[in-house]
Amino acid sequence: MQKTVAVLGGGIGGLSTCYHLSKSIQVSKVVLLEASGRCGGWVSTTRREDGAVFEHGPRGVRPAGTTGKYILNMLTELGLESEILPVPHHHVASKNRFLYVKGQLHKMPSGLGGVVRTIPPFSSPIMLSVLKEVLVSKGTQEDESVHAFVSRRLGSELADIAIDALCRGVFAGDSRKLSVRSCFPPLYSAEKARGSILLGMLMGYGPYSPLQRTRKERWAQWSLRRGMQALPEALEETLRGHERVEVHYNAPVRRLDNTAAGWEIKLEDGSTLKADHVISAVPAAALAAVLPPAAQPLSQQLRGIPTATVGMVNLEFSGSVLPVTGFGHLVPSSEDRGLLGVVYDSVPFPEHNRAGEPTTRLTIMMGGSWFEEVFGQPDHVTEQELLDRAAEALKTHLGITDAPLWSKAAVLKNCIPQYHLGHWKRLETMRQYISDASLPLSLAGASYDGVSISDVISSGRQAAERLLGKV
Ligand SMILES: Cc1cc2nc3c(=O)[nH]c(=O)nc-3n(C[C@H](O)[C@H](O)[C@H](O)COP(=O)(O)OP(=O)(O)OC[C@H]3O[C@@H](n4cnc5c(N)ncnc54)[C@H](O)[C@@H]3O)c2cc1C
Ligand SMILES: C=Cc1c2[nH]c(c1C)Cc1[nH]c(c(CCC(=O)O)c1C)Cc1[nH]c(c(C)c1CCC(=O)O)Cc1[nH]c(c(C)c1C=C)C2
Repeated sequence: MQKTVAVLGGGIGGLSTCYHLSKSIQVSKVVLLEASGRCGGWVSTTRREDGAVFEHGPRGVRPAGTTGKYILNMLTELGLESEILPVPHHHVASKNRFLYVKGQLHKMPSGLGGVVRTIPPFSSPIMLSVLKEVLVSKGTQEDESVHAFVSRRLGSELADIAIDALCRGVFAGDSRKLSVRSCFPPLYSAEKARGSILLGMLMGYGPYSPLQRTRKERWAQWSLRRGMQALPEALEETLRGHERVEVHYNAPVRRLDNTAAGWEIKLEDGSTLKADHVISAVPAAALAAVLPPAAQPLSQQLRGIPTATVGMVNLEFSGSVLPVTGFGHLVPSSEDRGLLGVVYDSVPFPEHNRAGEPTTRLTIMMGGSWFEEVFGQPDHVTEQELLDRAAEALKTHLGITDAPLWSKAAVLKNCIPQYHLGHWKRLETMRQYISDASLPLSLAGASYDGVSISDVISSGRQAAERLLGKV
């Protein structure tokens, strides 16, 4: 039986879902519906005429595991192979990451030397905490906050500084609210399988072990010569050339109705489309807003997935202005609640600097879970406020007082979903509801099973594969 599948949302999740579906002759038509006038969602790049490239969303992808390999193959199929900018593990941007603690930058401990010695801001060697971790008895809870989990297993200092900062540097979130089970599944699974993170990592804890994975991987991350936006653009171009795929921009979905003959999808312009199956790759709250009243239990669960807002400032300076070199630095919430971290973009990707005179590109990220507390309502925050806050941070953290050559500031409202405690249970409840109600609906995108580009692409691929298995 052939089917029409509607994919909601033209972010990287929706585009990769369509790409996967388009390869199957089992699907007669794929219709992508995107609310805005462009593809890519939070993947957004400024390309200046002088060759400079600035990322306003993701800036690097980790090529880890099977998904990493799938994505690299996809890049080849899309003709992007020659554009890949790899950052190897031995690169200074992979080895040097900093924490800004008590008014000073500290290199995060890495390698054997970094973990066997006492390195500030920590008061004892990390190895000691790791070895003691083996003796800590196994937790019994079904879920726990990332902070509570790490405090219990590795001690409060690592939780307060390193893990607090890590959660800000990946989720723009609060480690005291984020769920270890949903945000860091390998840590949770290692404890469940082996009673210890260390033993789990060494002996394996599930279908694949991170140790086996990392041995094969030489790249820490990659970007693209024309910036990350080249990926959604290439996906879109390929989809447009496909006879069974329709791509609609400026097509916000306003209402989904589940009829005996499948879905009726109402768009803002009043038109209606029909589809046998819907794969939603819009944020959870956006899906909740368009589901029919009969699906209220599902909408309620979807609305319960919070998001964080990030204030982002991209700056370009003349010459080399950084006092240190590396990927960037993170700021724990105890140091400054509003300032999440600074990425030293020109270090991992000097190819994105403008041609000719040497420059330094930096990105300052602010707010996250603390956005409203520090800046107030996102709609009322001005670009100047963000620029001033960024300038103050660069002065105090890095001693940079030069005026930038170029700047861009923006509030990215509700840009990162937050997997709070019990997120796993919420996912189970939602999927059970969809199955019990026989709704021809699949969930993909960053709201559910991982926020990274790799996770999101994988979610689209899995949604497509499950559907194809059923067709
Ligand atoms: C600041 C920032 C930095 C990041 N850094 C990294 C990084 O370095 N590495 C990494 O791997 N990941 C990173 N991420 C995460 C990653 O970029 C995102 O999780 C991912 O891009 C989300 O993709 P998505 O398709 O799920 O959602 P989105 O990008 O949100 O796309 C959803 C799309 O749905 C559309 N839409 C919404 N409502 C409707 C509607 N009613 N009808 C039709 N369309 C609708 C929207 O317009 C949007 O285009 C970062 C994210 C942010 C915000
Ligand atoms: C300061 C805020 C943020 C910075 N990046 C992000 C935020 C919110 C978003 C982000 N960064 C990464 C991912 C993908 C995660 C993945 O699983 O691949 C997302 C959504 C990558 C990343 N960045 C840092 C770490 C430790 C990771 C995880 C993967 C890896 O180890 O490479 C650290 C980090 N992020 C930021 C800075 C300034 C920084 C550290 C110095 C910015």
